[in-house]
Amino acid sequence: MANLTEIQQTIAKNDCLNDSNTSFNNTKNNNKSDKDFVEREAREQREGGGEQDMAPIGGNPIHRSSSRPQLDVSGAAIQGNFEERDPTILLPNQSDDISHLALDIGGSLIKLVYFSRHEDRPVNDRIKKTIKERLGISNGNRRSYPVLGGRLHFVKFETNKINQCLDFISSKQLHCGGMDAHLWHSGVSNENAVIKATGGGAYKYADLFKERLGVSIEKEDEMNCLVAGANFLLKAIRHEAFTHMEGHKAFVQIDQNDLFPYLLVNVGSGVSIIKVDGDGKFQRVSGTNVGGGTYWGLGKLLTKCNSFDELLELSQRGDNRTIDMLVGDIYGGMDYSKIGLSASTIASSFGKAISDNKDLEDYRSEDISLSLLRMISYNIGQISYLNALRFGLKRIFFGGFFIRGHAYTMDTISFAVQFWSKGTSQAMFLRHEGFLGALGAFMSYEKHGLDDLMVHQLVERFPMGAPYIGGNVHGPPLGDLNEKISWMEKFILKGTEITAPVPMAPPGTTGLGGFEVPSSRGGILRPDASKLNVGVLHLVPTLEVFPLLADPKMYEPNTIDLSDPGELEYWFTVLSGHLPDLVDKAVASEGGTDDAKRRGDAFARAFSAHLARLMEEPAAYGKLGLANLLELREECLREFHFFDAYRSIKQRENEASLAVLPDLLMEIDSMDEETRLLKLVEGVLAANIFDWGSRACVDLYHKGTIIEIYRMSRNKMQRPWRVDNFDAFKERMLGFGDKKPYQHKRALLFVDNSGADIILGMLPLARELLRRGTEVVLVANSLPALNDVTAMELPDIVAEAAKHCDILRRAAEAGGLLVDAMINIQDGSIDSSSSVPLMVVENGCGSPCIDLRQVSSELAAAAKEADLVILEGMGRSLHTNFNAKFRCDALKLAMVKNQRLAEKLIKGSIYDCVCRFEPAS
Ligand SMILES: Nc1ncnc2c1ncn2[C@@H]1O[C@H](COP(=O)(O)OP(=O)(O)O)[C@@H](O)[C@H]1O
Ligand SMILES: CC(C)(COP(=O)(O)O)[C@@H](O)C(=O)NCCC(=O)O
Ligand SMILES: [Mn+2]
Repeated sequence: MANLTEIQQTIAKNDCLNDSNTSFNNTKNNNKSDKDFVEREAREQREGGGEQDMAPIGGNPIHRSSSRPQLDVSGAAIQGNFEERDPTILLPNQSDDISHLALDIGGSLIKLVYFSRHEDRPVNDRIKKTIKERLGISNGNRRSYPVLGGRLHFVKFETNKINQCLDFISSKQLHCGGMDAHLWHSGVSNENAVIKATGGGAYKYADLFKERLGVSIEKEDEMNCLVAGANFLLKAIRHEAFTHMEGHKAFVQIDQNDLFPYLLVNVGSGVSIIKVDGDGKFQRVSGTNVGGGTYWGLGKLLTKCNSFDELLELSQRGDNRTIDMLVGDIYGGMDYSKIGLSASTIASSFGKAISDNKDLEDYRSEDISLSLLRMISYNIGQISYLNALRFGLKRIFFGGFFIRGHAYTMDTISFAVQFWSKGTSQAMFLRHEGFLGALGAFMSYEKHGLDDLMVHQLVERFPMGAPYIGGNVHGPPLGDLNEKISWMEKFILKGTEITAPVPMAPPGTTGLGGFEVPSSRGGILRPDASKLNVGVLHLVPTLEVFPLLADPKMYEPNTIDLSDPGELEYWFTVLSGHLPDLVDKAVASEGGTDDAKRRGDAFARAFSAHLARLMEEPAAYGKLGLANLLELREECLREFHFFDAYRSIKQRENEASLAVLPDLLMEIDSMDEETRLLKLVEGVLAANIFDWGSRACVDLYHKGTIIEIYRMSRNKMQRPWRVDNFDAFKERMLGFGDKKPYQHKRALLFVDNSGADIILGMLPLARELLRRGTEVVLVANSLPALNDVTAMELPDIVAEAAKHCDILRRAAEAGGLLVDAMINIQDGSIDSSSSVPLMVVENGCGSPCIDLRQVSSELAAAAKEADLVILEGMGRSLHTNFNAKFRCDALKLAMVKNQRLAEKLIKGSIYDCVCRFEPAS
């Protein structure tokens, strides 16, 4: 029997490659050793979207940024002969961790989609269990999830470097997926394993797969797969589709119920044009042999380029007028306006070469590349339009790796469709453009149960390496946090290179009915553009749409639109400005050690690089809102193992606030009901000043103690607040004239910050609701974000508060929040029916904002009985959800702690307050 360390070493040896979104190309040397390959892969990951390890966050079942599966080596034993080089290891306690792999082996590229699965380990603590019982969430009536959490990865290789692909699969043991769930095989392939594959290579390379990996290829029809992949993406991924016109990218939200029919144009080596009428209902109506292979093949011959990217990059600096024959060349510089052609319209691609009497060498490669790109893109756009016309289709989706997210290619295709259809058809592109076939093959597995994935269960994550470009650092794979930090340190120079925002080309016109130079021509093609602009899709099956949203389809969480360059620049500056202070806090939270300082630096670099990347290309990671930026910051902290940067601040503020709570409750209890309600709401607004995410507030904290600031804030409360629907709320609660008081059955209180905010603000309000017979559910973050209180911290806070207050104590007991009392409940010695319950649920988030399309299943279950929602704080009720409409009564309470936001949103000033009441709609 081997000891644990030996087993861990064996595992580490075989598992050195991190999960990644990687692309493998531009590799000059085709004949690399395994070692070189592994190094190269490591490098690619660092530069591109490589995903790195993250330690699990203790005891939390909601992992929005779920770590890769951690192996549970307890009880591990080596099977068979321990002397073997790669012995099989039995991990009896390891959860189901199966990878599913599917391939699309095309004429030019191999696309690989694989899923790494791991269990969302349920935290079975008593508090959670009791609350679930109170909320009526038993395993019986809760939806059972056939699929465990996991991640979907996208990788591509050049087909002529198929050995790299085989090495990759082998190094990650992807071909061993679907085997005995409890066996972790190292280096041993499964004779019976089958991999789904589509594309011509599924036939051509079947023997090679058998020979090298010992697996059989199960061939899937290519058109079937393309359609299945496109349908999956359009239904399951939010903002998968976008338009691209004159340099402007706009995400399109496709209504799942109004998707068909559409035209799918897959521009790979060749082009397939498919009319799609439904799931599995399609017809390949046309195609053209002039496609991506033509551009790359001809381009290679004519320019001697070594890679597709190089060719595309050349086009950026090209001027096609030196080669193309324009209308003006034929008409002596004149427009042919009678038929709507301007002088600059291309009359004949490459036509000038006939009369120029020049040799190939006399033309610039840049011009040749551009001329070729325009010829092919325009032709594809035109043929697509004709087919759309043939079948009366309005929407054309373009996929395939020829597009490659390249602005100029997309603009050209869009222009052609727009021009010929006179605006009646629209070209749309897909973020996962090249993976349609591979995804379709992936979907064809019968057993993984991923085919009914839903948009709210997928969270896309962009890891540390995502913003970086180029570089040739060689070295061992990134195995641990330390290496990740070293990588950041090495890449500081690359980082600074991209910190300078690249100005967007000014919007231009494509000219009178003709085809001039689209504006995005001057846009910069990132040298790493071949790296995928898609992240890892984290599957969190427990996420659900918040059931009380009035219209989930119309719901947009973000209030501020960051596609406005002014807004983006402002928030970019704000977040950059916060960084030094945040790093100090984070480092201090980890004891201020040298290790923590290094991690702090690496975090700052990684986050700055993400910000710079987004400044340069706001839609680089999909649709961008302020909530995404704030969440990205928290994700970056976690990536460098800062799990709770504000831990000690939260603790200090909690203690100070708990000390004054009894006095506050006494003061409140001496008031009549009406005054009490006002004072309570006022108290929430006043205590919302404790926000460590706001520069202005942090400056304020130097001016006094917590309690002094709280008092000052309360004293300054003056009605009317800038948004003041308090009277409407009061009338709803207490009645007025003919209107009877309304007693809510259950209130969901989305709480914000620790300290005074929760203890002196929200808890007293919760107490009032409890007193009125309303059940209260405190909804708090699953993971820390700034100084926000988390769901895990709340039971202790409530227990402390309950020591001073009978109402809270009885309600907390009834809600199963007090562990001691729960023992009594189980003994049957406490009458928990004497109070309505106070409960806590986690929201599924680790950010100061909340996207109500993706909340925890516990919250969704709690919401079903609720008839009042109270959203508190700037992040939850202003940056997000300010415009959200609910099916029940909603109260949005926040102090605005940012001058610009105050001006923009409520035409007010910093420290103004919002009390927005919206009765059920
Ligand atoms: N790194 C790359 N290497 C080769 N071709 C690329 C690359 N990136 C994009 N392309 C373009 O994508 C085309 C292949 O697209 P793809 O959708 O993968 O089709 P196929 O399945 O035919 O390989 C190539 O012909 C080329 O025009
Ligand atoms: C991050 C926050 C949304 C948190 O606010 P809260 O939800 O705690 O009220 C807020 O602090 C914020 O928008 N800060 C950045 C702006 C500034 O420094 O003014
Ligand atoms: Mn907060």
